[in-house]
Amino acid sequence: MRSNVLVTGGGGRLGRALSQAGGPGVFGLSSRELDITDAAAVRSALDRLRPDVVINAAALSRVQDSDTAPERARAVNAEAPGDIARVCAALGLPLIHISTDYVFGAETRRPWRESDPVSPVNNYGRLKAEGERNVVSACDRACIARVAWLFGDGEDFVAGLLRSDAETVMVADDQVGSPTPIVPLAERLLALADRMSAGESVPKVLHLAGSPPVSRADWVAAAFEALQGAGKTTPRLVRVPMAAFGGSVRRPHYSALDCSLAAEFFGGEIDWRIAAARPETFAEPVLPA
Ligand SMILES: NC(=O)C1=CN([C@@H]2O[C@H](COP(=O)(O)OP(=O)(O)OC[C@H]3O[C@@H](n4cnc5c(N)ncnc54)[C@H](OP(=O)(O)O)[C@@H]3O)[C@@H](O)[C@H]2O)C=CC1
Ligand SMILES: Cc1cn([C@H]2C[C@H](O)[C@@H](COP(=O)(O)OP(=O)(O)O[C@H]3O[C@@H](C)C(=O)[C@@H](O)[C@H]3O)O2)c(=O)[nH]c1=O
Repeated sequence: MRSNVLVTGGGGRLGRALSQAGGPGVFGLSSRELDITDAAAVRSALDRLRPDVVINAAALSRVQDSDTAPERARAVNAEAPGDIARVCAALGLPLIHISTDYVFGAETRRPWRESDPVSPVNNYGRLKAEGERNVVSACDRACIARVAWLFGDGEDFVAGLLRSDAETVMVADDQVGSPTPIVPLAERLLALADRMSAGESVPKVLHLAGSPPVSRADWVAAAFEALQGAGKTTPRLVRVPMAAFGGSVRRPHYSALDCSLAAEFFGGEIDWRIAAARPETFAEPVLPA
């Protein structure tokens, strides 16, 4: 079965990946086509289009925007998800709301489970956590899908390093997380949508990210190694602490997600190493060999 899925934030990275993975059954609405902070517009779009499932992939995703534009960030990342959930509840539609590993940030040495209390260390994480609560309290048929460190669409962190043309790149070795290849993620989100639209009961919160946990520097090193294996020249990687980048936004040192519930649900985990080992995953290895 393939359900009709409406994706808000359809012009974004994940929104586009969902459209590519799902073909004609996925209907993405860009921010210009549907502003999720306009609750009346959300109601009228969902009422008119009557999809089988809604995926909210709209967000102010630049972490620093939650500090520099806090009102806008609150409206998009915290309040609008609650409004979408209320409309979905009223129309009887299942909702998948996309959230983040950055709802966590307390000291830990084991991957975060769905049952762990949130512990954000920056405004982006705090507002995303508020958005999650608003969704859960408004809609019984909602699933919060926490994703992390998306890659494989040419716009990710590694592709950005390669595009910079730098001979040397500095990468944080004291930040551990769950890099997530965007194509298998999109496929799983659509499979989840199908199961929700078929009336299956699903977890309220699902960690849908890559395994195993890895530091940012080791993740980049693995990607560079694959590119070198394919004959590409990659920048020299210098390991530094996160603090080397300065900036006012604090980021978690450890936000890796325990994805065993999703692995059970889907019959296997997403191993980020498989995607990272394919040189074509990082679209632009631009340095000449
Ligand atoms: N990228 C990552 O590594 C991670 C992402 N996430 C989460 O995944 C989700 C998708 O992120 P991603 O695709 O990477 O982010 P993008 O920034 O690429 O996409 C988000 C989209 O939301 C749109 N948007 C912003 N404001 C509104 C609004 N008021 N109404 C409708 N649409 C709006 C943006 O449109 P426009 O550009 O026109 O403003 C943009 O196209 C988000 O919830 C994010 O928090 C979580 C963890 C990691
Ligand atoms: C510029 C730069 C940053 N860094 C480090 C500093 C910091 O820890 C981190 C910032 O990288 P990014 O901007 O890609 O990461 P960030 O904005 O922190 O990315 C986040 O996006 C949002 C949407 C999420 O929800 C998170 O899961 C996460 O993926 O990378 C380097 O290691 N090398 C560099 O050259």
